[in-house]
Amino acid sequence: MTYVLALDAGTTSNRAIVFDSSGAPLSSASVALPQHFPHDGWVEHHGGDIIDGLVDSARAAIAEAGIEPGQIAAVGLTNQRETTLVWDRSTSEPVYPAIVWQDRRTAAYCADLKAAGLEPEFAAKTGLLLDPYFSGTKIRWILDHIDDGQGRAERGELAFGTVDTWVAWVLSGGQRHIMDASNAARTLLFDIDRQCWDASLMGHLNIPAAMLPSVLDSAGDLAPIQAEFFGAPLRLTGIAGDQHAALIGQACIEPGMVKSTYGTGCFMMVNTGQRRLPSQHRLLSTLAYRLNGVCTYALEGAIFNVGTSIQWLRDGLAVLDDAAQSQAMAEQARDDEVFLVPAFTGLGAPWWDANARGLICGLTRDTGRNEIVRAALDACAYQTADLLQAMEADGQPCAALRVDGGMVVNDWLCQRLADLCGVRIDRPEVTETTALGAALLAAIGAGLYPDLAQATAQWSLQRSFQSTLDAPTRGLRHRAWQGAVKRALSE
Ligand SMILES: Nc1ncnc2c1ncn2[C@@H]1O[C@H](COP(=O)(O)OP(=O)(O)O)[C@@H](O)[C@H]1O
Ligand SMILES: O=P(O)(O)OC[C@H](O)CO
Repeated sequence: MTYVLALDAGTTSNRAIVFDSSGAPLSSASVALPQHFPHDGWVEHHGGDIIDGLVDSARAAIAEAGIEPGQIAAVGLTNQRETTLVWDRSTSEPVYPAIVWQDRRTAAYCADLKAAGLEPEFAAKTGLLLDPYFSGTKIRWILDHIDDGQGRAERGELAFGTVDTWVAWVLSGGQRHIMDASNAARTLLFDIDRQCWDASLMGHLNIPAAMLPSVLDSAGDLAPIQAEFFGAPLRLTGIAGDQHAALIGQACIEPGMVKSTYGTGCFMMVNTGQRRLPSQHRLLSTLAYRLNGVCTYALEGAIFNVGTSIQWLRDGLAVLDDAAQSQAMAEQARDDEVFLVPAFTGLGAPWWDANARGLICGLTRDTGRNEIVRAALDACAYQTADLLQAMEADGQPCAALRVDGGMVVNDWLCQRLADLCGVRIDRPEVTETTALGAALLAAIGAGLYPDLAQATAQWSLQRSFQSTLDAPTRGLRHRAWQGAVKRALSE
């Protein structure tokens, strides 16, 4: 019997899941990832914590599965995207903490680049916008804030990577400086049509080629893993950014299929096939995955905060004891017009306002904790509706939305998604789709499956939720929500 190990380096935790050869999860373990907020709008992780969390959770999952490390035929890696690390090649020590995707410190720099008229070129080549979310401006910031950063980078002493690159570097004992194409697509430096680092974009940000990794397919013989980590020498054979892996884990491999993942943030992706569709409505046009050199593209809506609201209500305001309680509280809440706009780190798609600030509005004297919790869950559904509206306007209507992520165990939220978005919500049996997608890629990379169609054939539905709200009421609610968002915008 052979097994596949999936390593999932997420924003709030590092996880590992052992899958059997049919794609069924056997065991899992996770380690919370410490978050650092050194200044307003800054979010950092420590590179060493990411490695420790992944290694500890993988060892625990392997032990719980009761298997020998040598029975692991393939390892897949999936990761929080855009988060930026720079390390010294000779010591493998990060020169600065990882600047997390949510971090807004480069907002003013992005505004300067936009004012210089550069956004159209970045958008045309990368499919992205000039927002602090993406890696490019974060690399620039690090080089500007360490001793001789530019010089060391130009001399080839420093290496840049997203989290996949960092993990592959460490697990391979510094033998591989690689990034899969889906992660490269989030850096602001990679031309997703030509599939190469773009010299002109690198020039605009003054980023030296010497610090950039080699870009590889999402599956294949990607890197060796040293025996010291998991007890046997293993091979990393699949890598994808977490939302790209979730698209695969949800078996959204045909054009027009849509998934939405609800964790820290919410990320909706529609598969657009081999056709790259530029967005006219402030969505991202991105690379879904690259297999055997063939690119599959996607349109993506990225919302920065959904689960964060629940965490904030629990840890910041002590309104909740645990996240699961949100369901019962929302069920008991009055159907008030209370809105919570979770612009904790600005707003992503389709608003893209790095300086927006969160708000709660529509309060009356009898608004209570239940109504605030309900408003936090409602915000997930309204933000999803914003994305669906933009996708439809871009010519990608959605009939059914496959949902996953830590929040979708919440039935009330799933029903609310159906009601406020007016689409069928499909929840799969395996909601750990991110890890599953990484495992499937790894299995393809190791030759256990011939192609994506066979690898994803096991997807199965756990439950569907149909809308019970009439269209006029839905429209009224959505417009009221958009009114609340306008109050949160910075200008
Ligand atoms: N029953 C629940 N109802 C609503 N939110 C939940 C529930 N359980 C977990 N969450 C939220 O889901 C998020 C965790 O999802 P997860 O997919 O693990 O996140 P990530 O991959 O971004 O680290 C947390 O923000 C948590 O507050
Ligand atoms: O860690 P997650 O699941 O919130 O995902 C983070 C995204 O990849 C950021 O783009």
